Amino acid sequence: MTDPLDFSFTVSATDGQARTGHIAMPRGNIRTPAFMPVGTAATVKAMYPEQVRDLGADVVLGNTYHLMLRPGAERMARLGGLHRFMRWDGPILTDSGGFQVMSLSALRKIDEEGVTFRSHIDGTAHRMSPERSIEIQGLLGSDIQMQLDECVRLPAERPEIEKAMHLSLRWAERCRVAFGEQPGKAMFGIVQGGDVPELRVESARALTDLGLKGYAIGGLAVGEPQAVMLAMIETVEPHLPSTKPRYLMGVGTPDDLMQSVMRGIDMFDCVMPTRAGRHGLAYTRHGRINLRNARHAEDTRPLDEASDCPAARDYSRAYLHHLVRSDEILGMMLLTWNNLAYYQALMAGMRAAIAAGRLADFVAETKDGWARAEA
Ligand SMILES: CNc1nc2c(CCNC[C@]34C[C@H]5C[C@H](C[C@H](C5)C3)C4)c3nc(N)[nH]c(=O)c3cc2[nH]1
Repeated sequence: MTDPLDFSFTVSATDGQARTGHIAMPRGNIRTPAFMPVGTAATVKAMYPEQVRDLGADVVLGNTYHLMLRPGAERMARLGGLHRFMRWDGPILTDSGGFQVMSLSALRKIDEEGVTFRSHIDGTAHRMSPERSIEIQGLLGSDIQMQLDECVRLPAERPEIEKAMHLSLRWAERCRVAFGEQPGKAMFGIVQGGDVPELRVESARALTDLGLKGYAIGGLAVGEPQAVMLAMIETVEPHLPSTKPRYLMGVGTPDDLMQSVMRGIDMFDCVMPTRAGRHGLAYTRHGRINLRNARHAEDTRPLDEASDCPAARDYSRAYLHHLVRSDEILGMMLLTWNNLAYYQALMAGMRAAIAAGRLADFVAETKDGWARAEA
């Protein structure tokens, strides 16, 4: 029997490389494969936390970079932590902030010590070391914390990829020491190495030697073709412990999710379903539908009459088209709700398919549903 106060990962069935199971944590279980909705500034944009829970999400992402700048990590701790702040009582996973520093802030510098950057909000200078990143994630109350790492955008030259991968390994060790022993919580390492197989293997093996509770695959979904992303997953997978969760960062489209689950990934996060919803795009079992398109103006059908999500079942495409064209807030709300419900239904479908040993059929049926709509 696993200690209810600790973090444990159980695989209940496999189908090829794919696994289904759950992570047990004090704040609740995470059914895997899992899609983690993104809560950028302590909110899953346009959603009430109860809705996020009801559509099947077990865990959400918090955002270290934004929250350390506003309202501030120490202030969040004084307010009782991110769970109480945003009224989410399930597990929260936080990224380390490094990825965003690289993509959001100006005037940033990386050295052995950490990253130095200026806030994109008020221009103040900030310094984030591996130790400070873990401290911030702890102050937020994060249940699954990510090491500070350096993510290189692709395409990149091998020396740059190798340098960033080795730096990330040294930072992983520093994060492991800073995190210490926190029963019921976890710190995941992040495999780097760009699109260079031998660097990917070196990174995965070195992180495995640290004996961490989970392993993320980073440095992907940064501009490379899907084929390269999938090849890197296949390269890394054999060198990660099968008894620990694998988290593919920043991924992805419904097809990315299915292809990656088939290759042994357990956890995902992506802004796609929420951001697309705010831009009038609906993910459905009939494929992706752009509600801005005039062809929906008099279409009285809902997005998916078979869905159990009211946003997909009860509103006409004509109405959604009108809301999107009118830039109405309800349009963003309904499409975000629909998209997250679709993503969670896809994950639940994969979990059941793996348990029944029919994941390949499920993938084929899902893609067939998208293709039929296109025709
Ligand atoms: C899209 N492709 C991609 N993403 C990636 C991320 C961020 C994951 N999402 C967390 C995040 C990032 C932003 C947007 C939301 C909320 C919050 C700020 C945390 C998700 C990554 N994060 C880290 N630490 N390292 C990576 O290599 C990496 C690679 C990625 N490749």
